[in-house]
Amino acid sequence: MDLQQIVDDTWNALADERGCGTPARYIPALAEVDPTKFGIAVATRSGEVHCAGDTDEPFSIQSISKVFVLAQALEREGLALWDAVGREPSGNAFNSIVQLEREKGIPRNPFINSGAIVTTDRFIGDRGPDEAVADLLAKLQNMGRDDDIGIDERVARSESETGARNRSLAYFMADFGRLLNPVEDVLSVYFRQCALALTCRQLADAALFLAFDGCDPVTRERMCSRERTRRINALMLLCGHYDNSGEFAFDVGFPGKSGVGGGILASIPGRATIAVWSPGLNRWGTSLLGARALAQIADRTGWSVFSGRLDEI
Ligand SMILES: NC(=O)CC[C@H](N)C(=O)O
Repeated sequence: MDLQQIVDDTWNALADERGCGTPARYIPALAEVDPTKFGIAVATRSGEVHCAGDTDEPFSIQSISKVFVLAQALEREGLALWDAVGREPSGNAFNSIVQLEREKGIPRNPFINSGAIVTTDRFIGDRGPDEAVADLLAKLQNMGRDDDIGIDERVARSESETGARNRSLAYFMADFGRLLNPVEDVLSVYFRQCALALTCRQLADAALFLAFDGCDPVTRERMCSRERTRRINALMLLCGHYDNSGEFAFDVGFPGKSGVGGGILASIPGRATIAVWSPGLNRWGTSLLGARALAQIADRTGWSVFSGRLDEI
């Protein structure tokens, strides 16, 4: 299979649709990004990354960071994390508050905002917020084998200044006694993790452990246990796109995580990771062109986790 050809063909087939969808405007700094950006990067076991389009320009990974923070929180807390957050799709928007009251401040899963805020709280543990952020950044730089990975402080500030909804979620959970750290400390880490800026190439590279049983296939360094990695992939498939997760599984069939910066990270266990970026979103906050690109790659490669190829058995 000529992966570079598949990446090029997919980019070319969709290039005329650049700019489709609606970029997130509720975080003012995101509204300034050029909506015609479009990049595809596919990283494989050897560490080779096949790229097309805008794959070397950093963008705000937003909720994709929830995958990395979940992996790190599980490494710190182990199974106890699941007392604080569930593992079921929510069927609601990423920033919804409705289930929280009925379910006594325990969020449905770690990928909706409330669940990510709790996960961030456990990731911080008994450290200060700045130490936790420095640790997360160092882990990502290590996973991506790239010290250039950083945080866009302007985006973090912009999100904090307009973060009334996330503050509501966090204070609501604090009222149920669900957070261990002061609310503003937790939010300061949450806003900075959402503002992590990576290129498609760096993102696909840093996430390779998800597709290879928790190990960086290039250095063989273990990032996450095999069992946890398998379960993170399961959660990505079921909850990675909020109330659009069913549609994404139906059309694409890869565990994936979207972010309102227009990025989508996909993990194809045993094969590759894919990062796509196009800022225009569908109504559920998933990149419109990014999801189309992943659907085409799934078709061209036959890599959907729901496909079985007789000739490979
Ligand atoms: N889906 C997303 O990417 C949402 C993340 C965004 N930072 C928020 O909290 O609203």
